[in-house]
Amino acid sequence: MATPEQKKFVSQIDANKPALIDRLAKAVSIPSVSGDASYRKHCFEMADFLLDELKRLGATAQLKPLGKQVLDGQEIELPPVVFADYGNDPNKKTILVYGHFDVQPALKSDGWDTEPFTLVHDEKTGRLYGRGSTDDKGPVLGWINVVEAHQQAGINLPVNLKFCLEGMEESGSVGLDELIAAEKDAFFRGVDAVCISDNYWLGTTKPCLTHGLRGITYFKLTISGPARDLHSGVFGGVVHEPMTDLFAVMSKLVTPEGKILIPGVNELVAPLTDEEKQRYDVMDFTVADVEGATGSKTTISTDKATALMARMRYPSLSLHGIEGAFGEAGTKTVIPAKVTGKFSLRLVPDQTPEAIVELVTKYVEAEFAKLGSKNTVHIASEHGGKPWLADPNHWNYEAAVKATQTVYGVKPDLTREGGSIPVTLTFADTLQKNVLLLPMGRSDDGAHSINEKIDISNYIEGTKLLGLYLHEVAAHAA
Ligand SMILES: C[C@H](N)C(=O)N[C@@H](Cc1c[nH]cn1)C(=O)O
Ligand SMILES: [Zn+2]
Ligand SMILES: [Zn+2]
Repeated sequence: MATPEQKKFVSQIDANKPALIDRLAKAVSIPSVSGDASYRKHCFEMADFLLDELKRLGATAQLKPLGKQVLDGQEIELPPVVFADYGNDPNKKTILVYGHFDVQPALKSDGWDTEPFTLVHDEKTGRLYGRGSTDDKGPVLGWINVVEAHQQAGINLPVNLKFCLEGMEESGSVGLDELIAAEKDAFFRGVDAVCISDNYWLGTTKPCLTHGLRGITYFKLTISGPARDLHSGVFGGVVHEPMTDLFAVMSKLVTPEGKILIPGVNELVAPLTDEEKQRYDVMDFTVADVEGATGSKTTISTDKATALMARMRYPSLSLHGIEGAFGEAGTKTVIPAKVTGKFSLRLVPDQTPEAIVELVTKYVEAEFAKLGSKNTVHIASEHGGKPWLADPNHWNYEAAVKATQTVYGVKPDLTREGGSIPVTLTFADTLQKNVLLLPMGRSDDGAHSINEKIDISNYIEGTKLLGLYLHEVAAHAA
């Protein structure tokens, strides 16, 4: 049951709808791709945009520099982290909100129907298309929308808020763990609980709260041979080809049914209990949800619990791409001299990035040795993050359950997410506080894919959810 103040806040969000969409359009128009050095200036631009928005609302906001990194062979400045405090009333609870303002790469030529960095409102479907709309600019702006609506409606925010917004989440959160450790007793002092809105509902209709994430290790496997690219008519059959070696090794990593072939990797997975299995059996989810989200009927298992467990509690290995290969249109008859295969593993309890890196490196080197090739192999592990599981029996989750019931009229599902937000575990371990994942978007939003979108209803109702969650946190404390 909403209080008069909560009702005022909700009405204000409804009244603000066009302005909130405009704000998202501005954010999406800044192509803050963290993984490409040539876009780095836009990550800075995006940090400034958020800093200005927060300062305009009266928050004490600052940019925290993170130093430099080497990317694409160049030494470049890391995007700063945006820190902001809104309120410091010792009688209120303090909620730390985290989000990220960087995005995955996107080009129209990848197959987008619209320009990825222009927010396009599809009036027929009520959807907003654009890179970052759901991951994670919509949710980040959701928190700002909440603060603004309280001011406009003349209501006090019932909690103190701390913002930690980073610009490197899609590229390994370089430097963030160190900053959190250094600021533990400074900026992060007084935090009572953490809330992150950066994942998705299990399907398209039912909201959820998330208490687990898979971890990740990302690998680059390089095979080098000839000193330069060669003519396949002249040198085909004469030299060991790097691409042939790469395909041979990469084909030994995972089967088409998703079984990871690297010895020791599956053995590190925590055993499934009957109690846990039952939770998947009763979860509100169908294989049709996966088919809707992927736009295909390519699900490996059509058993609901098996599909859910594949996303939530088992590791997976995905092949992402090959650098240096001939990838353009046409029929160029080249033998590439050096190719780099990219793949990653999603990790689950009790796997750690360190243990996985060791197993993968040993296996890849052994598989390459079996080829008897005179080329050379180099395997490098890029960024990594541990899996995370939180205790959902906490007031932080209870507040989110109540707020969800008010906004959506249903009790949310309790899920684990297949993606990774490595800083989640850092917050839990370093600050020793409960962390809640409170998603705004849906499973079919197309995060990381072409035609990423957020439904206006998710953006608007999701903003209400974030605001009412803060009210429930305060009600719990009273
Ligand atoms: C779940 C979150 N919104 C997300 O997309 N996280 C990324 C993090 C990542 C790691 N390497 C590159 N990006 C993900 O799970 O892929
Ligand atoms: Zn992402
Ligand atoms: Zn994200």
